[in-house]
Amino acid sequence: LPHAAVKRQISQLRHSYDFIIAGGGTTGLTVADRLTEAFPEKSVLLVEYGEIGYAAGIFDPPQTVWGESRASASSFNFQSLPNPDVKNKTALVFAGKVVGGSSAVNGMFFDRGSRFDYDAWTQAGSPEFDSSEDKWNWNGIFPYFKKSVTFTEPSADVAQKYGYTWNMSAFGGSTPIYSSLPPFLWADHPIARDTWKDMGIRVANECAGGDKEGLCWVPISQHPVTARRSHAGLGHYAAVNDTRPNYDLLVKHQVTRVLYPNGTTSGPPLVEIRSLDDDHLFNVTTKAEVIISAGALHTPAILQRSGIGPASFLSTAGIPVVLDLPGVGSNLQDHSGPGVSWNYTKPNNFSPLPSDMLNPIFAADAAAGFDETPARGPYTLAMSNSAIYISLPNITIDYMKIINRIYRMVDDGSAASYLPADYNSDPTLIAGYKHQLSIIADLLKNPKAPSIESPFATGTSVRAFLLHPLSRGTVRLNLENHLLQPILDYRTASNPVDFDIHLAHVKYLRRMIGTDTMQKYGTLEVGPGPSVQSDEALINYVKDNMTFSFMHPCCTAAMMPREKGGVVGPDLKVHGADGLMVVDMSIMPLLPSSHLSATAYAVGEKAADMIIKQWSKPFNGHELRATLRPA
Ligand SMILES: Cc1cc2nc3c(=O)[nH]c(=O)nc-3n(C[C@H](O)[C@H](O)[C@H](O)COP(=O)(O)OP(=O)(O)OC[C@H]3O[C@@H](n4cnc5c(N)ncnc54)[C@H](O)[C@@H]3O)c2cc1C
Repeated sequence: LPHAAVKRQISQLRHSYDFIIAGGGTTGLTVADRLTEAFPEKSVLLVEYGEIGYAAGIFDPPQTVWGESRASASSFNFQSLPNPDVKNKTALVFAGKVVGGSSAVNGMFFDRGSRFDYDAWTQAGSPEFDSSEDKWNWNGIFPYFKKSVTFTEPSADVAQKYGYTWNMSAFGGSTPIYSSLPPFLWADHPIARDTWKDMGIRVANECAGGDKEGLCWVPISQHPVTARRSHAGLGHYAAVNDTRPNYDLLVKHQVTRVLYPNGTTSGPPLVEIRSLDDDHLFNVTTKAEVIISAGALHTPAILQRSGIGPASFLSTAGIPVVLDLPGVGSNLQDHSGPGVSWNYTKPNNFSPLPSDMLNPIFAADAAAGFDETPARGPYTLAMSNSAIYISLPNITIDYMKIINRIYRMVDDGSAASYLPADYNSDPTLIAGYKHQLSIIADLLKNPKAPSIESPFATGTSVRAFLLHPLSRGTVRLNLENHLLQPILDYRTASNPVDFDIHLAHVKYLRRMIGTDTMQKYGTLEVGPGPSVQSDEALINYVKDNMTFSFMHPCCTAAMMPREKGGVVGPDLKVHGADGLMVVDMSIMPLLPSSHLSATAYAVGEKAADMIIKQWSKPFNGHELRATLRPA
C-alpha cells in the first residue's frame, strides 16, 4: 500500500475536519471513500487503531502449515468469557486491526444473505420505522450490493471444467473491490457436490441475487488475475488516496470516546483520540457527523466509554451516564456450530488433494503458479467457494415443533429468562428480543430461507453454521481498564432452542454419509460416530464439537426502535444523540444467512449515499470548520 497521506501524529493533522470516522475497516473505509469523492471541498479524518500494511490472503504462500491462517499479526486477538451452556468453554475472538479491518484478515468467502434476511431487518424496525425513507429491506440494499463490488466472470474453459454458473444480473458494479471464481478446485470437490445432489438439494444457478436456498457457488474476494486478496484498504484507500487531498488517514490511534459539551447530547460531539505510540490524548471537533465504524466488538466499547449505553452497567463501570441506551453492546450474535466428519474406506485416486502440498515439488509448483499472470493453482482457491444453504422445512419434517417452541416462549414470556442477567429486566431489551424471536420463527418456517450453511472445498468434514441464532450475548467494557479489549460473552446456545436446531442440522448432515456417492467410496462416519444416536448423546457431541464463532460477531448497536432496545434508527443515527452515527456490522438487528464482508460493503455504500444526500444541502449557512483542541 502506498503511504501518501497517512498521518501518524497529531502534528500532521489539519486544523479542520467535517467528518470523522472511527475505524478504518470494511465499512469505515467504504464510507470515507464515498464522502471524500462526493465532497471534494469537505474533509474527512479516518482514525484507525492498526497500521497500514500488506494483508496476505488467507492461505497465501509461503506457509509453514498448509491452511494455517496468518490473520493474527494484524488482528485483535483475545478470549471470550467461559460459556456455562457449552461446558464452560471459551473461544478465540478475532477481528481485523489494520487498514482494511476484517476484510484484510478474513477467509475471503464472499457471499450475500438471502432476500428474507434483509426483509427481516425492516420487520425488526416495524411499525416504528415504516414511514422512514431509508429502506433496509432486500430491494433497498440490493443496488448497493451490486455497486460495492466488481465481479469478474471466469473464463469459458474454467467455467466448463468446474461447472461454474453465475448470473450477471446480480452484479454490474465497477468499485475496485474484486470478486471472482477461482481457476482451481481440489479433486474431491465434485464428491461433495454430487453428495448434496443425491440429497435432493436444489442446485442454484446464482445465489447473490437474493434467492439462496440450495447448493451455491460462492465468489472469493480476490483479484481475478493475480488472485491476491481484495480488501477495503486497497479498494477504498490505496486506489484513491493520491487523488483526494481531503482524505486523511490517521493510523495507530484509538478513538477512545465521543464527548458532548456540558452534559448535553447536542452535537456533533468531540472525538477523543489516543496515540498508541505515546498514550497522548487529544480532542478533535467536527462540524457534520461523527461516524463510528469500529466493528461489532469495538463500536459498543467506544459508545460505553462515552457514557452511551446501559445505565446500570455504566454506573458499575464508574462512567457518568450521558445517554441510557441499554442496547449498546447487547444483542450480540454470531454464527456457531458443530461439524460432521467421515473416512473413506475404499481406495480412491483423487488428485490433487491438500495432502499433496507436503510434496516439495507439488508445493513449489503451487507457489510458482501463484506468482504467474494470471495466477494458477491451489493458492487461487483461498478457503472455499461452495456451500449449501438449506431451510429448516427442508431439513426436518419436525420443523414446526421447533418453531412452535419459539412462538410459545414469546407468548408466555419465558423468552426473557434466556437473556443475559445484566439486561436487568430492561423492558425495552425484552420487547426487542421477543419481536426478534417472532421474526426468526417466521424466517425458519419459510422453505426458501436458509437455516443452515455448510461450506466445503475439500476433505472429510463439514461444519453446520446455525444461521439464525436465538441466543444473545454481550460486549461490555473491561472494568479494570476501559481502554483494553472489551469483555465478550457469546452466550452461545443460552437459548435452548438453538440446541434443537443444532440437533436437526447434525442429523441432516450425517445423512450425507449414506448417499450413493459417499457409499461408492465406502464412507464411514467418524463424528459424531455411529455410537452417538440418542438426542442426549448428540447434544453432548454438539457441545464438545461446537465452534462458538465463525468470526461473524454483529448486531451490538442494532437498527431498531429505542423502545425495543435499538441503538440507531434507519438513518443510522444514534437515538437521542446529535451528529453521531454507527455504520458497521453492529447496526444489523439480525444476522444474515452469509459471511459478513459483502454485507459490510453494501451497508457502507448505502450509508454513504444517505449521508451524502443529507449533507449535500447547505450546512445552515455556517462556515465548515473544526478545530483541534487539547483534551
Ligand atoms: C478471521 C476472520 C475471518 C472471517 N471470514 C470471513 C469470510 O470468509 N467471509 C466474509 O464475508 N466475512 C468474514 N469475516 C467477517 C467479516 O470480514 C467482518 O464481519 C466484516 O469485515 C466487519 O466489517 P466492519 O466494518 O464491521 O468491521 P471491521 O472491518 O473489523 O473494521 C473495524 C475497524 O475498526 C478498527 N478499530 C477498532 N476499534 C477502534 C478504535 N477504538 N479506534 C479506531 N479504530 C478502531 C479496527 O482496527 C478495524 O480496522 C471474517 C472475520 C474474521 C475476523
